[in-house]
Amino acid sequence: MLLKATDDAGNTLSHKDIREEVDTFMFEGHDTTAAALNWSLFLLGSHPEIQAKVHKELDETFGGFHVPKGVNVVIVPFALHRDPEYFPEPEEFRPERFLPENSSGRNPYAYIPFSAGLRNCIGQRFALMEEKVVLSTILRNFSVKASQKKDELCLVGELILRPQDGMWIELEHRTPRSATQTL
Ligand code: HEM
Repeated sequence: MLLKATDDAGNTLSHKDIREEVDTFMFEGHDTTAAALNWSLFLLGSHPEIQAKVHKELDETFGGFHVPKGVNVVIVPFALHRDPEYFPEPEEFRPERFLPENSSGRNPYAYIPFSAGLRNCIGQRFALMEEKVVLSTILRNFSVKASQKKDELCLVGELILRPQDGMWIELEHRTPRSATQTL
């Protein structure tokens, strides 16, 4: 990357420039993290009560499950997302659960519609943006009414979760109000 980098005038980096960049990565990258680790251990070693909290959190995070080598692990988001410990009365439609003030402090792995970790969804941001644009356009112009009850949908768990025979939504036209009208 450094060998191909150019400035606006097309000048490449000299060997000296490249050596300086490598020095920066090597030394700034090494000393900073090494010092931060040292200081962390020193501070935890000086404050056993805080160290005890760290031990507890680590034991909760890593303890409990021993996964033997070679075992296949299946994560079932359908069940995970209905865990009442994190989502009380999980079957109730309460979008407010996801407001920042209601989700701060929640275990980041409690809700993983796009998976998590190195192989999570690369389309997440695009998908959320697309859904916001489509939903806001529909809902500005229509009121929607579901024609079926949830129990009537007969969910089918394929690669994604689908209703067996489609979903029927009634649309009723509405005229978007301008911001001044709503004041
Ligand atoms: C609501 C919409 C979406 C949901 C819920 C979703 C969910 C997911 C999940 C759970 C995974 C991980 C699958 C696994 O662990 O095997 C994944 C991976 C992936 N998704 Fe999405 N996705 C969505 C939209 C999109 C879009 C719009 C794109 C592309 C524009 C996309 C591209 C990908 C790709 C390429 C991977 C594989 C990433 C990898 O293996 O490194 N997804 N998605």
